[in-house]
Amino acid sequence: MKTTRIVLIRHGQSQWNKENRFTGWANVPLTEQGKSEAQSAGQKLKENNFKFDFCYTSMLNRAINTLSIVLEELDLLWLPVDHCWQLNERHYGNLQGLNKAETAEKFGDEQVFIWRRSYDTPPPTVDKTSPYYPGNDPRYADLTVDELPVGESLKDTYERVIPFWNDVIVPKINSGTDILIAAHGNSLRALMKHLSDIADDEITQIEIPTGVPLVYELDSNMKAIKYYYL
Ligand SMILES: O=C(O)[C@H](O)COP(=O)(O)O
Repeated sequence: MKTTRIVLIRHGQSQWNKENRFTGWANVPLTEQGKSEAQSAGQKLKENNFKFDFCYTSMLNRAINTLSIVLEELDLLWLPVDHCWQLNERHYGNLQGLNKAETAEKFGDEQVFIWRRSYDTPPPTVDKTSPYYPGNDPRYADLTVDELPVGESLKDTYERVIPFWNDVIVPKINSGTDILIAAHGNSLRALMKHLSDIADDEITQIEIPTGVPLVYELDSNMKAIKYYYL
């Protein structure tokens, strides 16, 4: 049976990971630690002789910068890269910018766990006057009003990531291209759910570390045979 290998990587530590703030589509930078996580990820890929032809990332600086640091380590900065809003982090609605511990003190641990880890409960939404409404950001000018998120559950995120995977990334893989995807905790959790057929109530337990290459071996139906971290 033909097997395919792809590599996923969550961005390195961001400023708001460090400050324990809900981030979502907020465009925060990597910390120095995040940059060095990305460098080590690139070195590990190099030591293990990984080769890539094409990359996908999100529209958010922390994933774009992580990818570029990894590619620099691999001496592959010249590779083509698609920047796709579908790979963005889950939009955290009106929680964006808030401290996670303070939010738990205010609303209770259980409510915050539901917002963070339930499959289909969305966070409180933003309205069009919010600085976090993506319709106010020129990078999302091509999205329709229906596509612009105002606060997503993991299920909502899944419903934009997986059609993009099936329609764009799978054909690319099937054309014999070795791909690297740099994205986010929840867009990658959605992809893992699909690739490994993880049940709605089990995906709550999957936590993806920042800046560590996640290798997937896929069968000819593009489903996981196995996955492991480098
Ligand atoms: O957007 C965020 O805050 C993080 O990248 C992921 O957050 P979570 O672990 O709360 O889903």
